[in-house]
Amino acid sequence: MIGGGEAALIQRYFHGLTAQRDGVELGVGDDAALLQTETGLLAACCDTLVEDIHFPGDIPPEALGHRVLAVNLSDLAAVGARPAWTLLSLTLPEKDPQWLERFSAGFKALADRYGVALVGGDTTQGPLSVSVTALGQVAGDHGLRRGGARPGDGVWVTGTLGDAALGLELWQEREEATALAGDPAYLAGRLFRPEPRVAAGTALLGRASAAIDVSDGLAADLSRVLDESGVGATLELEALPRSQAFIDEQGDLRHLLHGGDDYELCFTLPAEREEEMACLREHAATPVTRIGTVEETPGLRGVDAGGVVCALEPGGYDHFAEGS
Ligand SMILES: Nc1ncnc2c1ncn2[C@@H]1O[C@H](COP(=O)(O)OP(=O)(O)OP(=O)(O)O)[C@@H](O)[C@H]1O
Ligand SMILES: Cc1ncc(C[n+]2csc(CCOP(=O)(O)O)c2C)c(N)n1
Ligand SMILES: [Mg+2]
Repeated sequence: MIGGGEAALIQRYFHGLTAQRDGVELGVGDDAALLQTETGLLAACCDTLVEDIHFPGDIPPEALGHRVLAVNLSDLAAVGARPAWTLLSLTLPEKDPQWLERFSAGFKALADRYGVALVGGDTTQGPLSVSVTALGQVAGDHGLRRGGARPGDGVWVTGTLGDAALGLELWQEREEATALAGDPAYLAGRLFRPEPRVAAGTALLGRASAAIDVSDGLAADLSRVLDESGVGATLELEALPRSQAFIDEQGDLRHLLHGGDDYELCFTLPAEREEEMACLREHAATPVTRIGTVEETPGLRGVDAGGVVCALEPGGYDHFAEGS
């Protein structure tokens, strides 16, 4: 089972815990819930970042403010929602006005770019942890979801993969308190300041057959789509999109497939819609790459440049994996 620990825990204790209620178009198990309201579909999600688990303690505070909102806007993008409102929950070890000034500036800059209003939250003292609830609106009657991939669809991904995982390694290996420059700075920027794929998410509505945001790693997150859809896929490993900095810093398949923290969208697309991807590239200014094909045979496989096929482990980040 993918993400045996974390996913099994949620399944065992929280999936179906409460009574059913009308109006839940999509509930526990996808990137965001979709709720029917009189004015259309409301998307809701929440994501927490904990010091030393989700970010190193020496992350610049502006970056943390950006990141905690960005990872939530990424979950909204994965269901095709336009972000609208947010609530911010802070657990802080101390009241540090300078830190708060910088954190809130980073949060505001991203919120303002997407017209997101901060409408509430909570503030407590304790070990550093920041949490956002994000709400957005979906145009039309259906959002994107994980469960719709069909054999013959292409597997696609926005942007490039592996940058953030490599960036974290370079950040942690650097001489203490030295600033990074060049490629390592670019890669650390991809970790600290992910750009949520909001325009791509809304553009994929009505086009993609399934979607997810890549937070735990491509192999783990794509496997969730495949399992939910009852299908499998083969990835062309040479086609996985890499940034120049990633190539120059010698990132490898492990970062691309299992690193996580990418916050790109992975989606499946019926073959007849492939030429519509030009609109994402042009109007949503989003690079998109076809990286594989959905197949009937369950499981995830990779094919290398020489045509050799191998099974790929879903393995990605799991908070409660065996041995963790
Ligand atoms: N304690 C909980 N109670 C109810 N539902 C939960 C709980 N924890 C997680 N979920 C739900 O389980 C699903 C998986 O949660 P998870 O946090 O792994 O989200 P994700 O979108 O897969 O990952 P990410 O947040 O990194 O993008 C989501 O639908 C989430 O809303
Ligand atoms: C200090 C530090 N160590 C490790 C990582 C890697 N990491 C942590 S959680 C996660 C998956 C997404 O989290 P979630 O599933 O909770 O949304 C990943 C890839 C990091 N970002 N910072
Ligand atoms: Mg997600």
